[in-house]
Amino acid sequence: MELQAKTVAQSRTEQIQILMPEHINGYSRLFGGKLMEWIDVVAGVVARRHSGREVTTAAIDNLQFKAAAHINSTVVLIGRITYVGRTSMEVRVDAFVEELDGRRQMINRAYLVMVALDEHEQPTPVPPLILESEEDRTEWEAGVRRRNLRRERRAENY
Ligand SMILES: CCCCCCCCCCCCCCCC(=O)SCCNC(=O)CCNC(=O)[C@H](O)C(C)(C)COP(=O)(O)OP(=O)(O)OC[C@H]1O[C@@H](n2cnc3c(N)ncnc32)[C@H](O)[C@@H]1OP(=O)(O)O
Repeated sequence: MELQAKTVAQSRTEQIQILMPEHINGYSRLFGGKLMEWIDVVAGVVARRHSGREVTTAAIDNLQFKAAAHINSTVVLIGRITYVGRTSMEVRVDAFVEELDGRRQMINRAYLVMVALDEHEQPTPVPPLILESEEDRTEWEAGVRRRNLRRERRAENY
């Protein structure tokens, strides 16, 4: 059965947090492991929405901490699908601190590869992606390059 193509917007996912004491490390900053957990959840929801399947994280190959976040900050995570293969989906998750006046400072960008699973927990095909905007097309082309780099690294057991 042919899978129906979806747009990037159809799976876009946003999560908001206000930083509480339990999110903070011994250095009074947002604990990176907690942020990684949130990023993984957002990417998982994007991939579920695109594929309509259960999904698993296959790889997180680009995770850049650009700035710190402190207690009581509003943290916004935005996940969007950037590339799809046969059974895998690449998802970009951007994390921002949002000021009271609405300005946003990016604190993290991550790319994750999520794989759709069937009832037997085996990889299963995902719907094609409809590229509507210039940003969608630019991300797709970069996604192809990142997929090729990942293949090279896997071939070298890196
Ligand atoms: C106070 C609080 C403290 C908290 C502090 C904790 C910190 C919190 C950290 C959170 C950080 C979250 C990160 C953890 C997130 C998990 O939870 S990871 C654990 C869950 N993930 C798993 O268990 C996955 C285990 N792996 C697998 O099940 C299998 O390897 C997979 C991914 C299903 C792939 O199966 P396979 O037999 O290799 O299938 P194969 O047909 O070869 O590949 C299928 C597709 O996957 C792609 N693929 C497979 N492997 C890879 C790879 N390594 N790279 C890229 N693509 C791949 C293939 O290219 C293929 O793509 P398509 O060409 O079809 O599009």
